[in-house]
Amino acid sequence: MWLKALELRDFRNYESLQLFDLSPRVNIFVGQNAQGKTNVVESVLMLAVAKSHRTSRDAEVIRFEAETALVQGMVEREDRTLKLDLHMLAKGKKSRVNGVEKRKMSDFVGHLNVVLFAPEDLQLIKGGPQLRRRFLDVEIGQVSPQYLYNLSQYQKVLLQRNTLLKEISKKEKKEDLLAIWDEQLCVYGAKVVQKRYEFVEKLEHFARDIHSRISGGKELLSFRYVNSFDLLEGADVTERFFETLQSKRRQDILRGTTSVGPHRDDLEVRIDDREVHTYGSQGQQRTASLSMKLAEIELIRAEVGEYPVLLLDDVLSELDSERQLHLVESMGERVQTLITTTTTYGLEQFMQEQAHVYRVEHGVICREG
Ligand SMILES: Nc1ncnc2c1ncn2[C@@H]1O[C@H](COP(=O)(O)OP(=O)(O)OP(=O)(O)O)[C@@H](O)[C@H]1O
Repeated sequence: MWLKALELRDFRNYESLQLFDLSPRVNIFVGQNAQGKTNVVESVLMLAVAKSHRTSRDAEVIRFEAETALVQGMVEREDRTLKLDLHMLAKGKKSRVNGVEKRKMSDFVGHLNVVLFAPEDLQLIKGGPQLRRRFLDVEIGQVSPQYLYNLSQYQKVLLQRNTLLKEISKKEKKEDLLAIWDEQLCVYGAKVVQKRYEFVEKLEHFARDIHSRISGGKELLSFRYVNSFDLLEGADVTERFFETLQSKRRQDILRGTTSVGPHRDDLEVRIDDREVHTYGSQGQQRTASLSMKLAEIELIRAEVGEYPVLLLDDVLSELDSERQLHLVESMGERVQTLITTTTTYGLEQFMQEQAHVYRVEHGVICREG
């Protein structure tokens, strides 16, 4: 699939932007810092997942002085063309697919699939477990609306349970009221955990190959989903979650928070059976996170039947020029790629022959080649 056209109205520093001639292969957005390159990438990501990667407050993307923001995209898929609209309001947002309003965001997500690799992804391995959980949630959510539904139900129940735990600790409520939340937490939580296990297994399959290629066959990459409620071999996930939750009940009441469940899990990344988070060099951490992202491209293709759009935001400078060219050329053959960069050093010939190049300046974009 590929994004044929993108229109923005009052989105970040764009008052009005119309890009009708995107290439199905490589598109390079060049500009100085703070001109609006990442804003373009962010808008495309929002068309795919209805959320920004930079903020959890949707209203932040509305241009200063404006009241609403609009992102529109024309997506070419193998068998159809889709028009996607996402409208951000001061409170909430609205979405449409081919003019038909989608009341639930989970019905909007997934018409466009993207894989984003941004500077903060270099933290994916180095940073805390919440980054890796978010990675899992965003990526699984793109291909499974059911997962998004289960996850949001889980989060709602978790919030209720935590509120009740605090009230019990202050003796405002009775402990037996927990039973109703515990049961629902385990039902939705088990579904989330099971889907994450499946995803991690498939991700490993693709990422291992990619990483081996990048590292010249020297390193073996592997993943392990780390579950906060010790899942024994062959055990029923819901039951095991429930048992652990009961055993931690005292502690949870004391602390006023739920100590086990998918909101506490992690994804362990290993190279040659050593944890990269603790023992990996910066280069290994960077390569491993790139392998994870590139693996997603293959994974989405396996699930959806088409390649997603690849967004490379300001990450080329992290690679030497040989790797840059290799990455851009190899991806551009199969996958529509949108790249932002401040410098095009090393890519000049490729840009002239094979890419659409756009110059970005103060929220205005002009095609250069
Ligand atoms: N809601 C908003 N309304 C108007 N302008 C905004 C809004 N949010 C951010 N901006 C502006 O957008 C610009 C930053 O754009 P962006 O993050 O896309 O930069 P960039 O070109 O990717 O730069 P860099 O190379 O430094 O990453 C800044 O000038 C900022 O003031």
